[in-house]
Amino acid sequence: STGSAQTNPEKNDVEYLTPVSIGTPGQVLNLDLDTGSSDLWVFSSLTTSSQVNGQTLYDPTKSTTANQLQGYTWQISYGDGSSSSGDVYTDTVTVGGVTFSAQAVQVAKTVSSEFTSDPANHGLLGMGFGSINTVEPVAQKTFFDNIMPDLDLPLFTADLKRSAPGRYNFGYIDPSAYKGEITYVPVDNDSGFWAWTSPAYAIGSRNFGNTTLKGIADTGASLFLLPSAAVSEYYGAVFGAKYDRSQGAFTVPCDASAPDFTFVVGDHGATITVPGNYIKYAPIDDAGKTCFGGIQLDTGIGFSIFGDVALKSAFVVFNGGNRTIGWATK
Ligand SMILES: CN(C)c1ccc(C(=O)NN)cc1
Repeated sequence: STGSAQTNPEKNDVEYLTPVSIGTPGQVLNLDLDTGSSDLWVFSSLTTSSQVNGQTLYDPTKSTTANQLQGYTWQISYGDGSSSSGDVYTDTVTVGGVTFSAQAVQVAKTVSSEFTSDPANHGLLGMGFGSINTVEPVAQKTFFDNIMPDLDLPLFTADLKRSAPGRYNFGYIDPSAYKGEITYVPVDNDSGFWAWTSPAYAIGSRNFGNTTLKGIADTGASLFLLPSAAVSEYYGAVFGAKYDRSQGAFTVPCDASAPDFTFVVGDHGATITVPGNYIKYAPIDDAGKTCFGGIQLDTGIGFSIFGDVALKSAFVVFNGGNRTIGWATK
């Protein structure tokens, strides 16, 4: 089988939401497909009502194919401090025309304010590795794990775009979606993430250094989080850039000329370039004078995060069959 689903950016591309049908008859929720986590959880009829704010709710009692996993629970927290928790059902789930009939659907009973505050986000569909699924007493498989054996090819691709709809494809590679060759590199999934290492990076027209970037490809993260050496070098090249302690982040003048950030993929010279404009991420003031930086520090995480700012500059193949990640320009 193969499948294809359009994904739609929220304001400032903070996340990309994809329609997912759950249950019989289908209840369509817009979910954040997230390669940085491995729980499929949804706002539901069981979610504490004071924590619901316009989201579409999955109601298992309205689905003839829903079955509760009695006594199973889950609790997840994300890098930004947000969290959610609840109970577990199985039900039929369809994404981009690909269906798995007994998918674990984690229904939220509680969600943190970051989730409550966004009516457009109805939950997450994790596409990381199963080892980090939070369901107790038995971890559940991700949607991708479940459909992989039926896919023509054991992979999915992410084609995110800046402030425009993008696409997740399942089981096939669309040759019209990228230019040149796809360069594949090994993934170390011991952490449960799509972790890989870039051998070097360059800022603007400067020469490549020899500092590697060890990071994860995370479609659920908005920004490009890098080590302080890379971040300082980058913003050192942007006139007027500064670290704003009140924001806890680097900002740049929205009218500054910002250099590209290029990272190497593999050892045959392939590279991906993040346009400087993507790093003038979003205005933080009404005048549109100061912009939030799309590159920020990865301090405290232990690895870098190739989030949407980096991913939307490429066509990315997540191959679960041989555990590689492929990068191509587009
Ligand atoms: C609050 N929301 C919508 C989040 C969505 C995704 C993530 C995340 O770290 N994914 N890898 C965090 C928070």
